[in-house]
Amino acid sequence: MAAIELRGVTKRYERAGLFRGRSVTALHDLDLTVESGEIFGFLGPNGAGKSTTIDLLLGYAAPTAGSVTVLGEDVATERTAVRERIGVLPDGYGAVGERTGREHVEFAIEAKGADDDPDELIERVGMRGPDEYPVTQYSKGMAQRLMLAVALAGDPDLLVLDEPSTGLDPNGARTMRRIVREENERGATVFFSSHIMEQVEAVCDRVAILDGGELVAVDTIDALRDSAGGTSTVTLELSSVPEETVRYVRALEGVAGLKTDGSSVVIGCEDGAKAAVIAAFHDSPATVRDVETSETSLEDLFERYTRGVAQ
Ligand SMILES: Nc1ncnc2c1ncn2[C@@H]1O[C@H](COP(=O)(O)OP(=O)(O)OP(=O)(O)O)[C@@H](O)[C@H]1O
Repeated sequence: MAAIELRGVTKRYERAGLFRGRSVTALHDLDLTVESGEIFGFLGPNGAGKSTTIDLLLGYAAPTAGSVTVLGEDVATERTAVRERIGVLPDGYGAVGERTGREHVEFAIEAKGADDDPDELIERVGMRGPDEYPVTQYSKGMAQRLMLAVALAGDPDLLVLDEPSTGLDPNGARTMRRIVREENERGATVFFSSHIMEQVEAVCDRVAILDGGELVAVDTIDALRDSAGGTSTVTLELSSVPEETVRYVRALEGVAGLKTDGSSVVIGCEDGAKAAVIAAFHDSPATVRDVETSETSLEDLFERYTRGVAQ
């Protein structure tokens, strides 16, 4: 079953104030399916329409046209039922007021009708101690960890994480990645919007790239590399250079060039040919002492697929 299904979704906003009367189309006729059990990365430049899409998924806004189905329910009519099954980490807002961190977590558990242990959730996101004072006194990163604990309450079927790494130190970012994987192993679908490409690359099964309110790519990162004609450099350190294997690899499809330097071999090839190149040297009479590869980064792909900010 699909966890998220957008069909023909258009969202237009009417501008207020000075630009009253002018509308902006944030999403144009969007079709998107996220399967149950996926960790799905949602990327796009500023103004591409990511937050708008998330608002539609959560029923905070209604589409101008099209349908939004989440966990098998139509968000237009079943908004409350859907929200009970979603854990949300919002971008840049959330916990407010004089409540302590612990009270926020307790409130979230109660609101979901769940029986989680608040201490366990607080511990899981790496907060120790400060959960007892008001969230107004939290640092940005602590507030972000707290909101992640809130999102995890009640074992949601879908986690919607909007820029989850905001304000997190490297330990916090690692904790967040670990939690995303654990939640996914438990069976949750994770919808993950981020500008931090390394985070997305580290955890996501598939990504969508949105630009100017339209989807410009939806696929695994490896498939996007292949279709963008990405190139890799493979450097192998060998016990000796096996001439026959060198000839074989030079003739492989997708290999653009090979040069040898002492006991090392450097191959330029398409991303998709990399595995065959490495396997050929592993199968050769030489011993492979070290392998280094570099490939098209998600950041390069993002740049290729996007053209700027929506108007
Ligand atoms: N409430 C609103 N009223 C009018 N226009 C809006 C409103 N919310 C968003 N927009 C417009 O819709 C477009 C998409 O905005 P959105 O916030 O969805 O982008 P985004 O991809 O989340 O951007 P960012 O990465 O900067 O957060 C932009 O042109 C924005 O100006």
